[in-house]
Amino acid sequence: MSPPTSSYFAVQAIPHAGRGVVASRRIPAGTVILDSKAPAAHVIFRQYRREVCAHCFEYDRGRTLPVRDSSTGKVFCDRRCQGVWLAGQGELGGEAWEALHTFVQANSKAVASLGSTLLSIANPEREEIDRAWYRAEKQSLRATTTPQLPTGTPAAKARFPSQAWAKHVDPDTLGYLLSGILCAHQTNDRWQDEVLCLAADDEPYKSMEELDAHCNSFVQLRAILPFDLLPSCTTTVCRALANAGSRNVFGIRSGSDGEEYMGYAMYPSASYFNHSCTPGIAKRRTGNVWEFCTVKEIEAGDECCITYLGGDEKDLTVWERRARLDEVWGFECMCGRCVREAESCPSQSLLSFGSS
Ligand SMILES: C[S@@+](CC[C@H](N)C(=O)[O-])C[C@H]1O[C@@H](n2cnc3c(N)ncnc32)[C@H](O)[C@@H]1O
Repeated sequence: MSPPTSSYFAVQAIPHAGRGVVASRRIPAGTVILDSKAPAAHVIFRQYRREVCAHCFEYDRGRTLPVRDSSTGKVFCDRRCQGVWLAGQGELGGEAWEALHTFVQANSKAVASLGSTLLSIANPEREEIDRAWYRAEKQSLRATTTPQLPTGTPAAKARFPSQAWAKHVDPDTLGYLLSGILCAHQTNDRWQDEVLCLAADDEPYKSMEELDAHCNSFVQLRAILPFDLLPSCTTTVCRALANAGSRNVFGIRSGSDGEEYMGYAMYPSASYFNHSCTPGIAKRRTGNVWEFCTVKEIEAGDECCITYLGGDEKDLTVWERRARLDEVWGFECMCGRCVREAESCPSQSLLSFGSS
């Protein structure tokens, strides 16, 4: 299990923040210290499916992109992007996306995204999660052994377990899991190395509905994916995608203003940067890859941090920053600035943090 290595930095233990990226030498401002490579799993939300290039994540102010692959439902800015995407998926990947597209279309009445569902408030706990995945595993065994239905039934329906038929189809969860399953299948040992050693959350689902969507999507994928892909479509892979995803995904946002939240992606090599409210590293997305660049000179031994707050941190108080990071990321910020500012007004911590 290996974090990334570089001549600029090493991944090391950081007090109160797990591991982090520490400069191995002095790094001048303006140096690119990491290029994330393509994501190990990602999803473009269904509502953006005609507007965001499946390869380079290009978004043209909501316009429908010109090249559409009718068998997979993916859109591209041009033929080059389509060609690169198809080559990256390989024959098996192409078949898998086609099966998913057919399945979602054949069951369009059951399509619901978590965003449009009224969610329960409680986060499911570990035992509940284990039980749900155990049930899903059993259900998936029935799904793959269900006899073929008469000719004329769409292939995607034929191997689907009848008792799960009425359940929701969530294209966003299905797409995220399938992209990760394909990456696991294509890179096997490297995927294990990279994804399984990320900081993981044992209780990653924010609601019962989200847990159900993941378990249900797993059963559906087991039922519809090409047979050769099934060894990588396992509860281990799907649970790792949720557990690591909870702490390590980057939002895919529109270019100039960043206002459209179009999906999210997991980049294992870029997942060791901790947050700081005075970050020394800026990140910039070019296509489907992130670059990480120093914004000031960094001394050997200094931690290289990015911001998880997208620039808002400048104008917020320590209590507002901590409340926001806790709400979205589930941790209390222990960066130098927060620790200093919290120490200088400790009584406010109880007042503001408790009431947020
Ligand atoms: C993307 S991971 C960063 C790498 C992680 N520290 C590790 O050990 O793999 C995000 C997690 O790191 C921790 N973290 C990041 N920034 C932090 C900070 N400023 N204070 C405390 N914990 C932080 C939190 O647990 C957060 O969920």
